[in-house]
Amino acid sequence: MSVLDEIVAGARADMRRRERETGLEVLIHRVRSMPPTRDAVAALLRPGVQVIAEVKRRSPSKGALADVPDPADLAAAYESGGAAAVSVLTEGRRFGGTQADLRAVRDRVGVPVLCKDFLVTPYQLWEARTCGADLALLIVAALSRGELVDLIGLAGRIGLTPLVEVHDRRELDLALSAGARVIGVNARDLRTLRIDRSVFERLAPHIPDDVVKVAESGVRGPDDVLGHAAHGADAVLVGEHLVTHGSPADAVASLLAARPAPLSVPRRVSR
Ligand SMILES: O=P(O)(O)OC[C@@H](O)[C@@H](O)c1c[nH]c2ccccc12
Repeated sequence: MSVLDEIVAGARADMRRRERETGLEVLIHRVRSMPPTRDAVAALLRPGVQVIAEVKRRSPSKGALADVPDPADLAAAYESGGAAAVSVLTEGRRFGGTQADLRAVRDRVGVPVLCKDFLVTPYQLWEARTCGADLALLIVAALSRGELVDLIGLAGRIGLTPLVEVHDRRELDLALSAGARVIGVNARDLRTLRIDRSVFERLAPHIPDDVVKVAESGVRGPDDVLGHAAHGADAVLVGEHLVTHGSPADAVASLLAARPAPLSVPRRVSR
């Protein structure tokens, strides 16, 4: 069993436990009285490469990364540093996150918030929406094609922007053919946990212009942001570098300060 299979199995088990307590109908009912989600695509397509800053306590590859006593404080610091969106890892077993983290962050910040988890069932998408998510991660390596198509469709119907994560050309083609409009290229192979920072530049030329491109994982500082921007990234998703930095607001600001002034007018992409 790969690390990914093991994490997905755990996430499914945790979900089943919650589902027994709170049925799907209850979640659907809650969503009806919730305000609309924030426009994540517009936030990511602001001129110049944007930063999605992640609230991350630990990871399977590195173990404990940072004490995060108050995820909302951390997210507020990210926002004040200029983050276009905040990602919250809600997976508990390997990443030490909770759905309460997501709720707390969404209540505090004004930017769109990503539910970063191993979302493989409709129930989990409804949950993410009730916790305040604006974006939801869908990892192609964890899903069949049919599941991916269904979850992208459901996400759209309930106002969530799916960030569809790929790591190689086959996954990218599958994501695009399934209708993904926001693609995350993960430098980390979730089966082996190895980082390969060249994956973004190899895949980016195969992503159509009207699809939002996010470079994920392994960003160590401004140079990596510049490198991804030069290859067409609209945004970078950064966790470890920011949570291990003494001042998260300054860390986000210095990633953004390194960017060249944007030359073009913002692109328009349908959500
Ligand atoms: O901490 P990093 O290397 O900056 O990476 C952040 C983010 O890309 C990473 O947490 C991530 C990308 N895809 C995922 C899928 C599940 C869990 C975590 C992730």
